[in-house]
Amino acid sequence: MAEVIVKIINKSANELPSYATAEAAGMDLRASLEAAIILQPMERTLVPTGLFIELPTGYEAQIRPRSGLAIKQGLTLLNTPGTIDADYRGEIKLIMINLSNEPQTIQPGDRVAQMVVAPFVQASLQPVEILSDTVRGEGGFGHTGKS
Ligand SMILES: O=c1ccn([C@H]2C[C@H](O)[C@@H](COP(=O)(O)OP(=O)(O)OP(=O)(O)O)O2)c(=O)[nH]1
Ligand SMILES: [Mg+2]
Repeated sequence: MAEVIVKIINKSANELPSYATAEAAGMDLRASLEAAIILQPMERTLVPTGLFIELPTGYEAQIRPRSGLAIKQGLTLLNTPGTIDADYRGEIKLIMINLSNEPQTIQPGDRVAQMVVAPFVQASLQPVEILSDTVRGEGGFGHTGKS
């Protein structure tokens, strides 16, 4: 379990985010709002979460949509998965977009996204002229077919 230091200044719900079930990958994030916001079709907005975190070195946080909101209301994150860098000390904010044909409301304290903490590696790039041969070679974008 990775330990994450957290500061919370949520305008609508001061409880820490938590995992909804024993083995959930993501903890739900709540909208930190003083009043409800209405998103028109195709409108996007930055939703504050009131959360400020300090990740351990070598970890990132991925901000992902919630499937229920996506299927029921067309509400999702424009930049999914959002990346929270380990050295970021600002407030975690959500770039939410309404992809439905109806206006959609986000209430203060609603659980509107989820955060997955994950390890990553930084790459050191080694420039060369020729890459090694493989069976795939340059094939991609569906070249192995569908069935
Ligand atoms: O959904 C998101 C994505 C990013 N961030 C914050 C944390 C992250 O560490 C920082 C930068 O994000 P990113 O690297 O994706 O954005 P950028 O456009 O490359 O900005 P920068 O030049 O600041 O890196 O913004 C959020 O709060 N929410
Ligand atoms: Mg960046």
